[in-house]
Amino acid sequence: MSSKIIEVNRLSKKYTTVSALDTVSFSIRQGEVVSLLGPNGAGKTTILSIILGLLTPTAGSVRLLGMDPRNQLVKQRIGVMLQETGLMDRLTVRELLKLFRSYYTKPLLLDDMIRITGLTTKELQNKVEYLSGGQKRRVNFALAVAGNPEVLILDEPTNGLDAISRASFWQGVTQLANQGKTIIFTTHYLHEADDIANRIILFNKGRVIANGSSDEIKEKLSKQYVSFKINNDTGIPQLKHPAIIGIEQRYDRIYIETKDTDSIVSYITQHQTNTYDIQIDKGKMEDVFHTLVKEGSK
Ligand SMILES: Nc1ncnc2c1ncn2[C@@H]1O[C@H](COP(=O)(O)OP(=O)(O)OP(=O)(O)O)[C@@H](O)[C@H]1O
Repeated sequence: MSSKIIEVNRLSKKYTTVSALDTVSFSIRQGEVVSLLGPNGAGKTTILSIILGLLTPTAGSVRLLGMDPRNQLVKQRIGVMLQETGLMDRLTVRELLKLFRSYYTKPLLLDDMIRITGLTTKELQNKVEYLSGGQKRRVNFALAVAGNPEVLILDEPTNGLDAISRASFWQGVTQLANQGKTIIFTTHYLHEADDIANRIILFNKGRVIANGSSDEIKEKLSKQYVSFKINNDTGIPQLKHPAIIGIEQRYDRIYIETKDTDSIVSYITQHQTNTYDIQIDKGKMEDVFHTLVKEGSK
């Protein structure tokens, strides 16, 4: 069994009047790619800050690589991308990358930093102060990997990136994941968590409300439907099958809610011959997110 890289044990954080985290526990193993999801104010940045030793918890404990996160030995082995970071404006990107490499005893090759983050020759020659917001995010990513870290912690890394830059960013992250690095990231783009993470930890109001693979979470918590249209629109048909949870009509389409889409498709094709355009909807991360957040806020 691979070793625990992060252990969060009954962690709470109170700011003066706000309870930002309430007895949160989870652990992350070596090689996992984990996304922390949750609405604004759920506590994601607070937990990342505590994991990084930047913030002291009110109660509970955190181990990062088996050590106190404030231990200097930890810093050599992790890479971090935070939401707001100042860069040294007067340097060129290449100079900045070289500077950051010099902070580490076993840095990544400069060429690898450039390859993974997709920085172009022109961008490398540019002074940091002239970079666009999106280019600065890519430079931040390059700096995060400078020490060839075992663990990467990324707080909303794709915020402000266009679709092409986002795709290229995740390509870089996937390369690192394939090398066995442990990666923890937050995002507001749910499909990024769905596509990239092996595990999702869902937060709301400072609590963990779900923890599992994207498929596990969707299977357990989202609604699945078989939908179809009917020739001569005869309204909702009389259907009887033990796997039917509910039937409703939305515009010209009939939706059957079920946990067993295969059986329902086979039942419909045999018993309701005037149907066409049958579709299966296995549930979306968005639905899970909305349902859980609604339940969590009751
Ligand atoms: N320094 C602070 N002082 C007081 N309250 C704070 C402070 N930092 C965060 N909070 C509060 O703690 C809660 C959790 O904030 P946090 O930034 O961790 O959420 P988040 O999930 O990262 O949100 P977002 O998705 O908007 O970045 C919020 O209610 C926030 O207002």
